[in-house]
Amino acid sequence: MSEPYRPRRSVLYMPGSNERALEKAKTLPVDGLILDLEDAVAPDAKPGARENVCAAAASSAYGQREVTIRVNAAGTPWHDADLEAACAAGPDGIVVPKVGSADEVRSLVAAMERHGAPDRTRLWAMVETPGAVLDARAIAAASDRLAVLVLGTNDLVKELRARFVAGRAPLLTSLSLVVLAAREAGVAVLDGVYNDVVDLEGFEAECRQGVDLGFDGKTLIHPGQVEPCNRAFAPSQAEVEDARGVVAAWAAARGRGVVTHDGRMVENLHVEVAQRVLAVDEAVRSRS
Ligand SMILES: CC(C)(COP(=O)(O)OP(=O)(O)OC[C@H]1O[C@@H](n2cnc3c(N)ncnc32)[C@H](O)[C@@H]1OP(=O)(O)O)[C@@H](O)C(=O)NCCC(=O)NCCSC(=O)C[C@H](O)C(=O)O
Ligand SMILES: [Mg+2]
Repeated sequence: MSEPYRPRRSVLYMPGSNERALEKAKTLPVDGLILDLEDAVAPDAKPGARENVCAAAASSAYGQREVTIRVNAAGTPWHDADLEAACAAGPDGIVVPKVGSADEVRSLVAAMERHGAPDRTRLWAMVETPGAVLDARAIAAASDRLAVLVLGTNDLVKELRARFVAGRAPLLTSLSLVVLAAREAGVAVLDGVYNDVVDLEGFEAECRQGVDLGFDGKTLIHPGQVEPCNRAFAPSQAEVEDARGVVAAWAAARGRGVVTHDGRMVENLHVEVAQRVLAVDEAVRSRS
């Protein structure tokens, strides 16, 4: 099911055990937050982190930011309690790591309904294993409650026994398969994180690659990554002006099937692309 567009350029993870980070997030210009109970939280700290993130998600203190809780994966000792508490807190989304199949999506949705999650609480499924990449098409289409696919590129690199290299050649097949699955199902898709929080040049290059591949946005781990990511995943001024030109040229053509703008062929499909650029630009501007 296709949803109205909402900006998800930048979605920041933060450990649920880090109260300072949960507080700081209220001031950051992110589109979304993932309050983490999984990898960023040590086993002993998980019960306390669960209380922190549920209180934060229920607080309405994050304004327009989309607030999600990442629970521990199905089959772990913390999953059931995390899911029940997250459903009661009613965040915008519940992020489930290491989702393995369409059946798992359906059973997660059934559990969310059993735990009384409000309708606004959507499921975000992480794709971070070879099986999930190969089943991404079925996972993406398994439930109307599923709104976002999130790449977990650290786990994926580990599972593939691949290497982190500039340009991500070992991951390109997987990244594109997940984008294809998301687009066919009409759900959003977020790129994985960039682990080096001081290498801004490398980070910006990876954002541009994510845009080129078709991602809606990128998951982040540090506040310093937010602004460059927002810039990369929003249309540039030149793209907005070009889109306005395409729409105007089409309107002036009064029903001709093909025209040119700036020397380039414009058909109806290019007008649809231009209209989407303008809609994204407007949605992004309404955030600032
Ligand atoms: C990576 C970090 C551990 C770095 O922490 P630190 O060295 O403390 O950073 P700074 O000193 O530069 O922090 C400056 C200020 O910013 C705040 N801060 C830092 N990170 C965050 C954050 N993520 N959210 C909000 N605020 C943050 C600090 O508190 C400082 O504030 P102040 O004192 O007021 O100046 C750290 O950034 C971090 O923990 N990042 C998140 C790590 C995480 O969540 N990892 C799990 C998800 S990644 C993943 O596994 C995805 C997937 O599953 C996969 O497989 O790929
Ligand atoms: Mg992971």
